[in-house]
Amino acid sequence: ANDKEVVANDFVEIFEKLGGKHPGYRKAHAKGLCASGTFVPTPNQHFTGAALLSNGELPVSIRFSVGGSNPNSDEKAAGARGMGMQIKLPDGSFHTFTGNNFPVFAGKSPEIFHGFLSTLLPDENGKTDPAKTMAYIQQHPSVQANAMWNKTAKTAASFANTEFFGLHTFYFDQPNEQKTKFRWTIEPNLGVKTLDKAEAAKMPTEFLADTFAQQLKDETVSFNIVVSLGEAQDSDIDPSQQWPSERPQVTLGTVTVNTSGSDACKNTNFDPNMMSAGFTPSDDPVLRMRSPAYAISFGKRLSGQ
Ligand code: HEM
Repeated sequence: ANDKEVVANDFVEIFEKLGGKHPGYRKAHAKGLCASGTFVPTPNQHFTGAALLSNGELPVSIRFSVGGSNPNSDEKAAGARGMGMQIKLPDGSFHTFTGNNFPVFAGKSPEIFHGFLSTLLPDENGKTDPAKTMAYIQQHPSVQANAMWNKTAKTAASFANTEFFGLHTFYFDQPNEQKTKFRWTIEPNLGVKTLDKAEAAKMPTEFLADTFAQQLKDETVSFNIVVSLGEAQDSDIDPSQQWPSERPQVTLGTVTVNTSGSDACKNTNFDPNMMSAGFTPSDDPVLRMRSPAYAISFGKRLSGQ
């Protein structure tokens, strides 16, 4: 299939077409909840000398989010939930982790992801055509696993009970010139909890902020940042393909959340390519597309567009 080459602004435009124009908000994941806490590292041999892991406890700014460009979206609905996390190092640099609650992305390239989104646009009569989407998925198998996830996805019970997947591959440069190839997940220590349709129907439109605040009062809300170590045959450019589950896992550290509900994350750009010393992004074209798309969205929302 021929897929038209896309640029970052095409995504900002299609998000606005799909979810409406909401000036001043993020063009994706428009609805969010700021939180803050601390990161305590677990130094290990695969990340020798990483500044991220050798400076003890570090402050973290977090934004949990609901997918889509509607800032008033219905939290009863199943679907994408996200987390952006920025850990601040003593030298003023940041390490960012920005992930979603699904284990595979909707397409191996920005072109395919954009083509898929295009099938969700309503026609001139305001009607969408599920058959068109189905046909696209059949012609573009790399969308399939994510579409399957979406079909069976349940409503997140709380951000504190959601697992977030980094999806892309990253590298860490060891002092011995070896590269550690990895993907990360952020795992809730309170366990993953979802609501089935009947349970979700009983909830108000908005409950995520209150549920989270209550959990902060009652218990310890924390997440482990866990990485899978990749082998040569594991794709480092395709976020629509999961790595085998038996890859060795290493914990980078634990994030404990202390506060929620401020405006502290409003003017942050959780660009997943902004990482601390020694870490580098892979050549995954989806990962590469994220920086310019986030930058356009960031500039627009800061200027009230
Ligand atoms: C070509 C692919 C993608 C495009 C074009 C895209 C685009 C965007 C844009 C424009 C924003 C708003 C940024 C801002 O205003 O600060 C955003 C936010 C977000 N995206 Fe993506 N995204 C892509 C892939 C992904 C992937 C693969 C993930 C998960 C691994 C992801 C997770 C998130 C999250 C969690 C947020 C909210 C960040 C925050 O709270 O500030 N995105 N995305």
